[in-house]
This record gives sequence, C-alpha cells and structure tokens, in this order.
Amino acid sequence: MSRVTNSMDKSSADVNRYADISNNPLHTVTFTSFALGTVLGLFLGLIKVVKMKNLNAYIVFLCFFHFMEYFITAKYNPLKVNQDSFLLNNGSVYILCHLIATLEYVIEYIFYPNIKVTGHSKFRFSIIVAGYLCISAGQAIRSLAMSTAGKSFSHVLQTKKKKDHTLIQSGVYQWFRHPSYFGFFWWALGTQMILLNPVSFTLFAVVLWKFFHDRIKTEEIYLIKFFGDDYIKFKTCVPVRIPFIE
Ligand SMILES: C[S@@+](CC[C@H](N)C(=O)[O-])C[C@H]1O[C@@H](n2cnc3c(N)ncnc32)[C@H](O)[C@@H]1O
Repeated sequence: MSRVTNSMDKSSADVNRYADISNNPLHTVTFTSFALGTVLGLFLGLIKVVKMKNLNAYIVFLCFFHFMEYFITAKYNPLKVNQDSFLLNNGSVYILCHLIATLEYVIEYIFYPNIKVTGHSKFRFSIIVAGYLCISAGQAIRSLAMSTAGKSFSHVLQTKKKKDHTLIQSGVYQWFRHPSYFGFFWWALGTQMILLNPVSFTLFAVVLWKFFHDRIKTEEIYLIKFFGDDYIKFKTCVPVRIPFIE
C-alpha cells in the first residue's frame, strides 16, 4: 500500500516538474536537436575552407539560437516547453528576412567580393567586431532573461494571469525592462553586421523595431492588469533600452 502511495506521490510531483511528453514528442525533439547540431557542426567545420566565412558563422549562430530557445525553456520552464519552443515556426516574415539576408550576402559577394572582404578596411573590420559583440551579448542577455523569468516567461503573450506568474524585477530585469526582446534585437542586428549586409541590416532594424514597439505596448497593457501599481513602478524605473522605445 505504501508503495502505491509513494508512486502516486512521485507521479503527482513529476507532473509539476517535468515537461508534458504529449507536447514534446521525443522523435520530433531529438530529430530537431540533431538537425540543428548537424547543420551547426557542418558550417562550423567548413569555416576554415570556405570563402564566405561570415555566412557560415551566421548559420552557426542561427542554429545555436534556436537550440538555446528550447534548451533554456526545458531547463527553467519545463511545464511550458513544447516542440514550438525551438521557435523555428517564428512566422513567414522571420523566415523571409533570413532568406533575404542570405541572398543579399551571396549576391553582393558574387558581384562585389571586395565589399565583403574585411582585411582591407578598418571600417569594415570594426563593423564585424561590433557584430560579434552584439551577437554574443544579445544571446547571453536573452538566455539570462529566459532563465531568470523561469515560469513567468512564455514565448506566447499571456492575456490571462496564471497562478505561478510573478512579476520579475531581478537579475537582468534590473537593467532592462524587456531583456529577452533587447537581446534578440541586438543579436539579430549583429548577424547582419557580421554579414556586412546594409540592406538587410536596415530591413531587420525596421521590422524588429516595429514588432517590439507594438508587442511591448500590448504586453504592458496585460502586465499592468496582472500586477497593477507594481508594474507601473517597474515601468517608471527600468528602461527598455531599445532605441526610441519608451
Ligand atoms: C516572450 S516573454 C518576454 C518577457 C519580457 N518581455 C522580456 O523581454 O524579457 C512574454 C511574456 O512575459 C511576461 N512578462 C514580461 N515581462 C515580465 C516581467 N517583468 N515579469 C513577469 N512576466 C513578464 C508577459 O506577461 C508575457 O506573457
């Protein structure tokens, strides 16, 4: 009898700790991780021998980003993780922007290879270094935001307050009001800086700025509903730090 009770206690504890397997089909999750790892490894391994090195680096960072989205959600927010947590179904605009970026890089490389060569210009070299810094800092801040917010983080905007949703103001949230958006914004712009893609840099800046501007506006309407004066105080004290978003 005590064995039955023990196993019942254990299974109810597991429900609160472990991801719902029905939302995380093992064959899908393992295959997606394997595919991301394979592409990452392939492009990283070929970086020494290919000419379009920064394109390879871009694909490596892209694979790493999507892997981290699932990994951090699984580790710090296991009850919300699901196969969409890889964020690979991030909408047609997202896919289109990355396709345009790749195309721009390849076309400019074919017609103006010198523009893409870093060694001959200090200016181009500085942009690439700044790009790598933006990617690293952006990825770190986004992952830290997701791990700090834990159960309060969700890829889908919450319109109803859940029981375990608390207002997060610690860690990276002390410095950035929306650190995961801040991180993603600079990560994405960084990818276009390492590619030395002027058209896609502008496109990414405009599309992402508009997206986060609108998203933050809507998100904060709900956050004020959920947390009232506490959120208003937080909003007054902590800036977003994405240019021209208050
Ligand atoms: C994709 S997460 C983004 C979180 C946050 N905007 C950021 O950039 O780190 C969206 C969810 O986080 C929740 N959220 C945003 N800021 C929060 C905070 N400071 N504390 C708790 N929940 C927050 C919102 O309710 C929303 O459902």
